[in-house]
Amino acid sequence: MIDVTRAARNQRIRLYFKRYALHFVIGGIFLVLTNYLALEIPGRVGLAIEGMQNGVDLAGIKDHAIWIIGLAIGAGIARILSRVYIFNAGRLVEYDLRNELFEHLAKLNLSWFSSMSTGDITSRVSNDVNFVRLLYAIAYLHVINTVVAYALALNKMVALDWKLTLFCLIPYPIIFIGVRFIIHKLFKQTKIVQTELSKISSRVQENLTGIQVIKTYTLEGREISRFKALNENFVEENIKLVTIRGGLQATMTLLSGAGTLVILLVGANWVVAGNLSVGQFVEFNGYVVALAFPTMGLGWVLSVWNRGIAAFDRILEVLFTKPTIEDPAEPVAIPRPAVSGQISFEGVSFAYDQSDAISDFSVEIPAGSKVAIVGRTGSGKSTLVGLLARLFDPQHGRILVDGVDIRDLELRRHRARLGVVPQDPFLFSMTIRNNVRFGYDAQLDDPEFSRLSEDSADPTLKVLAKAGLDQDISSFPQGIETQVGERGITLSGGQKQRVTIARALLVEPSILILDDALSSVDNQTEQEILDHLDEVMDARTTIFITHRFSALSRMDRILVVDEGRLVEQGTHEELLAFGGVYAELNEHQKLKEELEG
Ligand SMILES: Nc1ncnc2c1ncn2[C@@H]1O[C@H](COP(=O)(O)OP(=O)(O)OP(=O)(O)O)[C@@H](O)[C@H]1O
Repeated sequence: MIDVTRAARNQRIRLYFKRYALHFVIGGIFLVLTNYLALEIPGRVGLAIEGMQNGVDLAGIKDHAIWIIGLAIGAGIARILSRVYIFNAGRLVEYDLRNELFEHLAKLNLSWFSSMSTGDITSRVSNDVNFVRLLYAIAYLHVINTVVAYALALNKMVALDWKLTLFCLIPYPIIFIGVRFIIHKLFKQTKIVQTELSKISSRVQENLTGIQVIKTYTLEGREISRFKALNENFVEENIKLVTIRGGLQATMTLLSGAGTLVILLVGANWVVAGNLSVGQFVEFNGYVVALAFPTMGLGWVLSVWNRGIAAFDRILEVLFTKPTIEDPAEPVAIPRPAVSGQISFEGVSFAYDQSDAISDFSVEIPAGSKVAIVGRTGSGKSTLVGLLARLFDPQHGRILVDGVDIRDLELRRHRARLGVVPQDPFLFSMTIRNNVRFGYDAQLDDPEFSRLSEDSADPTLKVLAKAGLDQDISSFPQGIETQVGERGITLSGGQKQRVTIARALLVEPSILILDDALSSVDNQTEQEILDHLDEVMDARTTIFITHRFSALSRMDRILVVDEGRLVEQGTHEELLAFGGVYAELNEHQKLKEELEG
């Protein structure tokens, strides 16, 4: 994970303050006005008391009372407006930050997602962005409020009696040393709590996704205990945080109480000695009381600030991670009509981490040919697909489509001409129609993809028929408009696979890649679907990855991959005759089928 420096973080914090400067400045002006008006009140109270002492002047007292009410109303209105502007700014920062984060996540390399848990990422997008909002709204508001309140009140206190003001300030330096110490601990503990919260989100997310496995292995009890342990840890860390925060708040309350104590001890003596009038004493006390709330609130605000900073760091860790799979500076134009679909792997090697998943892989796949890739599990077949789709870039060698290195092509244009049906089909919580049209609609809306044109007849049903799902769909409650996923029906593995095949066919790809895409249908259904797909495959380059050998006689060529290397290639008959890895895999497959009956 990227280390976020203090300078980089502060620069980012300033960026959002600058972006919504008008909101923050207007809010700040209303805060000044709030304090200015509120701090006029003690002076009026003092004058009213002086008036009483010099013989009761009811008309004068009424005047002061009307002033005090007017000032209180004015301060109240200014307070509301200050909050409207500053809280709105906080919401706008939250909106921007969440959008930026989501946009950046969409661009990050696939490998980054493998290194992070989904729960942790979700926690950053939801909880952490919210904590940053509070930093901009609550923390800014109270810090400015405290500074303004102190500046205005101290000014008035000094004007009234500078010696008494100095007495009031005596406890401050000592208490502030303690506060610095507490804040350091608070920051560390806040980060720990946020990490624990992420762990909880991750565990919930993982358990919900894997609920079927948990139930199958009757692991509910174990998972509940594990979750409890995680939750207990979270509570323990939170209790530590609350203790530190409590210490901070107590210190700030002590600070505000100290002022009142000084006033009572010193001020009262001076009143008795005749050095301070009762009116001045009350006025002075009014300022100290007015400062009590901002001082006490400062403890809480500092913890909101710290939590916001810790959350900002977690967000910036994501935002500062650079995607390496990006568009080239000057992409090579893809000719129209799209491509013929000739593929070359030239000495390609790729490692996810330490050891090579693909080693020195070279092959030529002619345009319009049907090529199968077979090999033992974990031999690197899906990795080859990932490399072709530029989900990762090879460390050595290059991949060319129609003679152009795919790293020199605009990503979306390159990917738009691939129709990839992944090993694990994924359907969104939407209707079957929208699931099938997922990539197609986006390309249709893009004027640059003129190769697709909407026929008057909906092509969705046509591709669903090609994928062999039309019969199943007619039995669904709302046919093609049936919702799937969280809000709808659950499709079988084979049905899901066929929806994703239809999704890939609809974009009319130049290169169709079926990565074990028929593993969940039976042999006969597979043959039927392949019969439907024959016409589709004839019109484009097809890469067909499979563990079943029944379909391989349809292929022009079969590539045999072992431990990331291309070890054999030829037709089904040639490879059987060769008697190598392919023949061995074929034997295994036969044996397995016999055993399964
Ligand atoms: N995201 C990843 N991070 C690290 N290693 C990975 C990752 N994905 C795959 N691998 C490793 O790379 C190797 C090749 O995996 P790949 O999925 O390409 O094999 P495969 O031939 O498609 O397997 P299968 O037939 O089981 O689908 C395996 O050793 C696998 O453990």
